[in-house]
Amino acid sequence: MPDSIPFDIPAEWADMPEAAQRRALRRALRQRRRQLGPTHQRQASHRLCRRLRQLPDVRRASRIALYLPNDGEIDATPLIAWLRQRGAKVYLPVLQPLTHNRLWFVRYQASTPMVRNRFGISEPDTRHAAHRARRLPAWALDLVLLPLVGFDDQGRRIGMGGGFYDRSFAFTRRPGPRPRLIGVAHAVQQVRELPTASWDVPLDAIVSDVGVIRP
Ligand SMILES: Nc1nc2c(c(=O)[nH]1)N(C=O)[C@@H](CNc1ccc(C(=O)N[C@@H](CCC(=O)O)C(=O)O)cc1)CN2
Ligand SMILES: Nc1ncnc2c1ncn2[C@@H]1O[C@H](COP(=O)(O)OP(=O)(O)OP(=O)(O)O)[C@@H](O)[C@H]1O
Repeated sequence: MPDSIPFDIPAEWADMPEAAQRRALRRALRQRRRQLGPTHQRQASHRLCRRLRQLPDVRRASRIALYLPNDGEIDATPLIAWLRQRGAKVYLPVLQPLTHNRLWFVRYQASTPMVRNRFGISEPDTRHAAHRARRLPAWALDLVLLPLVGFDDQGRRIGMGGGFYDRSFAFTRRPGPRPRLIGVAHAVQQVRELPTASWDVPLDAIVSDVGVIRP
């Protein structure tokens, strides 16, 4: 998929402890995406959404979780109007108030009251989200678009570092109903080779503005 040069982990980092390496990698990749200008961002969003609309996993899904972009993340929100027109229901992640680093998935409609969470990301208000009828358990979603900080051509991923998605979708390793997990990112967030962690949940695909990777 590379249309830009994949990020190469500098040789000097080899001596750093694994956790420090992951932190340095996140910092470098987040800086890469924040540096993309508005014209690049708009075009990348357009190209991403065009690819997503063509994917059978997306066309088949009627309950879809996505995210509101932050920190230079690629913007998949133009998909929302298209999904609603097709009768699909859209959900957003909300930080669970009591459980450590886990997500709720809350129905997102024009009337949904929104607030900023502790990371400054807009999300449905926690008190609104507390009503079970407004959420869907993660296993009942058909499709989740996960925001990635980095990825490689083997389908490995790295996120913001909170383990929110890893914890919320750890159940996908066991038998039973589960959503399709599709990572999305800018092409400039590709890394030559990412280290894996044992808790990383496997993705079904990664889609960027430049292409699709099927691990
Ligand atoms: N748009 C979007 N929404 C999302 C996520 C995401 O990656 N993108 N998440 C995916 O997990 C969850 C939020 N996770 C996050 C984890 C860390 C940080 C963050 O900025 N951390 C700061 C320092 C933390 C702090 O302020 O204490 C940092 O690393 O600089 C942000 C979001 C749920 N919603
Ligand atoms: N299923 C899990 N159970 C308990 N702890 C977990 C689980 N998954 C991840 N973690 C913890 O969460 C922390 C962050 O994980 P990691 O560095 O992989 O972040 P990430 O891949 O960037 O996260 P995210 O899932 O938010 O995109 C790690 O310290 C890890 O130990």
